[in-house]
Amino acid sequence: QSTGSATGTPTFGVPSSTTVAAAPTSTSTPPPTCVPAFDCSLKGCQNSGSCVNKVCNCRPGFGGPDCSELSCGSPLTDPSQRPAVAPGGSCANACDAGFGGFNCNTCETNAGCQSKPPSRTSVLGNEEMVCNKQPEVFYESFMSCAVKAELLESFFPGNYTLTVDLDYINKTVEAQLWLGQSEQFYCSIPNCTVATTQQNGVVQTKWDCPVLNCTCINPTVMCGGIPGPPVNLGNTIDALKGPFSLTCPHNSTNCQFFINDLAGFFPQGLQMEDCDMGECVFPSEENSSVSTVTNKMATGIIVCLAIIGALILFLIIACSVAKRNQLILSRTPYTLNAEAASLEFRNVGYTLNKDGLQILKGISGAAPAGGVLAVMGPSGAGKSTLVDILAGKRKDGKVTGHILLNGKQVHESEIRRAVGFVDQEDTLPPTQTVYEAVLFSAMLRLPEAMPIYRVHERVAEVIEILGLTHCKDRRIGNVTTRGISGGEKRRVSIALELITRPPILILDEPTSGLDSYSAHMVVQQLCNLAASKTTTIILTIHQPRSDIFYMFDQTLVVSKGSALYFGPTDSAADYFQRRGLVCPNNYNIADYLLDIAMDQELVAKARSFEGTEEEKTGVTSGHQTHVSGHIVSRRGANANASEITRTSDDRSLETSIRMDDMGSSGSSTVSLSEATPDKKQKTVYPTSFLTQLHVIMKRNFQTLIRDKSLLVLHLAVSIVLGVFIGGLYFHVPMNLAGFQNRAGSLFFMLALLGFSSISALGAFTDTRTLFIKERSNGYYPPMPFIISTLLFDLIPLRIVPSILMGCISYFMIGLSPVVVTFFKFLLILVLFNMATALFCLVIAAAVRTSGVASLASSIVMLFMMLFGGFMINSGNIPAALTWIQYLSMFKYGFEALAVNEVATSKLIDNIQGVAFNVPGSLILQKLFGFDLGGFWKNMIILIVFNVLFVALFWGFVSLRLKERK
Ligand SMILES: Nc1ncnc2c1ncn2[C@@H]1O[C@H](COP(=O)(O)OP(=O)(O)OP(=O)(O)O)[C@@H](O)[C@H]1O
Repeated sequence: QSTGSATGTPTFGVPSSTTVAAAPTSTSTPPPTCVPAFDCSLKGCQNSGSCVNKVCNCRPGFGGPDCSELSCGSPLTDPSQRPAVAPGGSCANACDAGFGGFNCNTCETNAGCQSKPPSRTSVLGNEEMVCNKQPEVFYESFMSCAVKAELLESFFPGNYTLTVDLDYINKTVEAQLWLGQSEQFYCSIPNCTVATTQQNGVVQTKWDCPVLNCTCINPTVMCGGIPGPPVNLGNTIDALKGPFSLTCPHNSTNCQFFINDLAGFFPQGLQMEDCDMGECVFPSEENSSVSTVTNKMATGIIVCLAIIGALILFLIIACSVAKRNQLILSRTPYTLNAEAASLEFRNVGYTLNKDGLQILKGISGAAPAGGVLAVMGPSGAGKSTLVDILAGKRKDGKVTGHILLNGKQVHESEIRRAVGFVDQEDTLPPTQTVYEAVLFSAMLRLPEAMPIYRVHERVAEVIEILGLTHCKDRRIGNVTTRGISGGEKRRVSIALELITRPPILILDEPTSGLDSYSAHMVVQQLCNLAASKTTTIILTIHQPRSDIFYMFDQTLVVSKGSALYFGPTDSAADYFQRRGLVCPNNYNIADYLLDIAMDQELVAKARSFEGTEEEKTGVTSGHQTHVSGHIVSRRGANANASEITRTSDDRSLETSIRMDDMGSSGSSTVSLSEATPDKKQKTVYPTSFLTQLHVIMKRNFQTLIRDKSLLVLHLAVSIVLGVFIGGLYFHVPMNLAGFQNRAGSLFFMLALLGFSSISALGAFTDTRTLFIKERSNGYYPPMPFIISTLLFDLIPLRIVPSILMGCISYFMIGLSPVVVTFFKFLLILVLFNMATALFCLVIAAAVRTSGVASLASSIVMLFMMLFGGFMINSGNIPAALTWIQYLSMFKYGFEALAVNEVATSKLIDNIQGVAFNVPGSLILQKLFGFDLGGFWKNMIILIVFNVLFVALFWGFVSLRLKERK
């Protein structure tokens, strides 16, 4: 297309093209006769014309035997038909309609481009060419500009014109400098790189060429051919080597060219003004231009910036409010609990919703302030259910009865605040040391205003009380990493609750799994606590040793959901003896009570006791006496007078406990939750949001550093796979195969990141149980946990690995060298990986079973990949399924990556000798059905996915991850 020529068989006396007379006369030169044909194999061709069969093939705009003459008309005209102008002549008035410029090469109107059949066919079919006047070149563009160079003008006065032929296919520049109508020298510049970029809001096209070959035309004014000017630039021009650059901003008629060798004379380069440039192109080719894409992007950028701005504003406001709250809390005076509280329960019943099974049947009892109440019974009797209810835990079924705290009926949340609860199972952070775990609880549950040294003192004190000093710096461990012993874990669990000095401490099986010595030690420490009158202890226990049994003040024996005995521990043997159930000699009384509770015949015997009224009364009143005594407790009886007075003042409790209440058919059916006032009372946390966030983040950081496996694996995988992808697709060319490889490499990266996100499931499942327990025990609300989880999952495991992999593979593959394109590429990888990881976190929070969660994530990920735009063309998806693609994060990530990488590049290849140059945008549209202007749209959608998943994660964590017993 580009090479015009004075082609034909060598002839004598007939010029190879029509010749136009030199301006201003413009009359035709008569054909010379018997002139020997010009043999270019001997003399060469001017202006980079090529010599074929001794005849010069001239570039567009040049003619004559040696290509030294101007050739007018237009590039659409057959080169042999373009009228040539003799040396010194002008093309003025000799251009075809719709064309102009120094040698008629530049199109001026669309009509000009459409006046003759196009020189190539459109990939889209029926398209008419239009005139592109922007500097971005698609095939071959021409320009002619006035050159402003005062230094030159001072030596060689006149008007300078630079004509330029920019060949995008061969990446060459041909330039000629004219003084008036006389060509002074021409340069042939190969191996250029072309980039159209946006800088400071201005789109510009720049040609960078390493080599410059210039030829001074002799005789000319500048090259010393004509006597007159004292300066001869011939040798200088011939010696010019490069590099050379030509920069043209869009929507401007000014350009600038820079020749390194002339930097001494023209440090800023040479200014080109009044540039007239033009190229006939098909609209589909022009649509791939950066300027067009940039316009489409403008809206996207504004929306993206608006979203980011809104998020930043929200963060600033939220941080200021949080800081203010932290300051207020840190100045609020505080008092630590110094007194134990009593807890009474009446007719507590519990029925499962699903099958109406009655688990507890109206149990009554009481724990005096500063006393120890043991709940005993065989496995499945309902001990755990009872203490859960006493501790105010959420239950699935219907709870009935009354619970009185210090003799008053209060809201469940108040009971929860007063009660510390140690669960049957130890849920502890495995990577933390004993001291750190207790400190974590202290930092979150002691008042914000408490000085930090006091917090540490309290931690050390509790560790000392529970005999954990020897192992305070040892990690807790788990099944995979051995840590402290089971007994020590039990005591750590107690320490976590004891740190707040709760008025009541309820423990579910504190001695389970412990040897009898350890069990004795734990119970002894609990009894010591109760004796200090700061904490009332309620515990469940299976089969205590007799010495342990007699350490309890009160015992409640439960059998099949009903109370079999409630009263002073040391009266239990007498009580059953009166009913004919005598504990054999040398038999552990605790074991004997359990034997009775397990044997329904014995239970019936105990219940159907028909002694004399005196005997009954004796027992009952005796028991009542014990119950009343229980208010004071055995320890209380020995305690100082004020303590006794306090507990004795608790009249409602004194009068409440009667054997009548202990029957299996509780008369009260009032729902516990219904009975409590002010249902909507909220949990009040002793620490501020910022403190909670800081403490949780510190623990998450320690976990990340200590349990390095996940972090190291993610980083190693991203490096190895980055190198692997880079090696597999090493330096892909921009041809047909290269295009496929480019798209393949981008999609493969997304697939890797997408599937590696599934690790978020496992990581979250590990912390989920701990969160449920800590939330239930009032450590913190969901929000700081959510923020910390997201930060410690997204930054080290998603953002850093994506950037690592992206940086390594990007340059190895040889993707676009434009800096902005590279950063956009990284941004897409990061946004995509964050979105897929957040999606997995949502699944992990929504689905309780980890197996189901990983299956669901894998299947959804596979479907998203299928509809991601690489495996099936969006236009070919069956109508009923098209909606699926809009849910695919792969589609948006891939489309953004592809548009970013190939939309403004050209695919240049040669199929069976036919060279073609297709804009990447066309391939994206035709092959993948992608929207060229969709980069920012895709970015916005990925951001929306991220925001949506964060909201869903927050919703599921807040609403679903609650303790339910
Ligand atoms: N949500 C529930 N769904 C089904 N059954 C339940 C539920 N809660 C409690 N139960 C049943 O109620 C009975 C009492 O359970 P609970 O855990 O209170 O017994 P326990 O006395 O603490 O036993 P163990 O000493 O073995 O822990 C058991 O048979 C248990 O299976």
